Amino acid sequence: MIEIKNVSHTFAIGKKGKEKKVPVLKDLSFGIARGEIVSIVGKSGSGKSTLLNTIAGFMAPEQGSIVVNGQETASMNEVTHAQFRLENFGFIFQNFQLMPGLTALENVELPLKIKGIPSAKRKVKVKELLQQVGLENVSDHYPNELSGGQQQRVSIARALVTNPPILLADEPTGSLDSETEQDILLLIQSLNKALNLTFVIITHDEEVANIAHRKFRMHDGELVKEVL
Ligand SMILES: Nc1ncnc2c1ncn2[C@@H]1O[C@H](COP(=O)(O)OP(=O)(O)OP(=O)(O)O)[C@@H](O)[C@H]1O
Repeated sequence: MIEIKNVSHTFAIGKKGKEKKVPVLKDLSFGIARGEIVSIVGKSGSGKSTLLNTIAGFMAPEQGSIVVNGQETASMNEVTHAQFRLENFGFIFQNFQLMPGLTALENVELPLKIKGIPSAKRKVKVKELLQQVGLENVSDHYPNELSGGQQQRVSIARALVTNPPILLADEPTGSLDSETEQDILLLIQSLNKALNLTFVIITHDEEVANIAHRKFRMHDGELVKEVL
């Protein structure tokens, strides 16, 4: 599903002319299979977000190859990559990133509206997803009328509404209390099983990382597989 080969990236940090070169990804190679949950755990600054950004195509790595769903993406231009991203990835963020002026239902519906899917078809899909994440009773609530866990469920439904095969999650439970965290982790595991979805989760929380089928630890731009 995702093949990463010899990916390296260096940031130039500091004033122009006096920049310091900081290697952030150091010759990373690993693969992620369809239907797998992979977690990448590591301290702040270890390079987790940079790796996720290269997988999603928000930035190109200086060196190396990233093949997603059979297509080389590291060298795609921005427009092609944006289209590819829409079709292949859903995103789950720590802070949910919901539109405050839209209800739960409208937030989930938005990606389909943007894609130009007709209203009747949108309604069927959105209803199905809200049910799947257990939110059918609060679909007319605005984000500020929902708990943190409910907001994350909305954002997960929104990430799934376009049927992407891969979900990229950046600290998906970072804003939640531990009980709600457990609910969201169970939801991720059940969606993974039910829909054969691939999840890449970056986190500094070991409990979150441990729900994965495979766990990698990132340390100063290097990845080491850990026994679970
Ligand atoms: N756009 C950028 N320009 C320069 N340096 C950057 C940039 N983005 C990240 N860095 C540096 O790269 C290193 C890795 O950052 P990254 O955000 O990937 O770490 P992280 O493990 O995701 O951290 P966190 O858990 O705090 O989000 C850090 O030293 C950071 O300062």
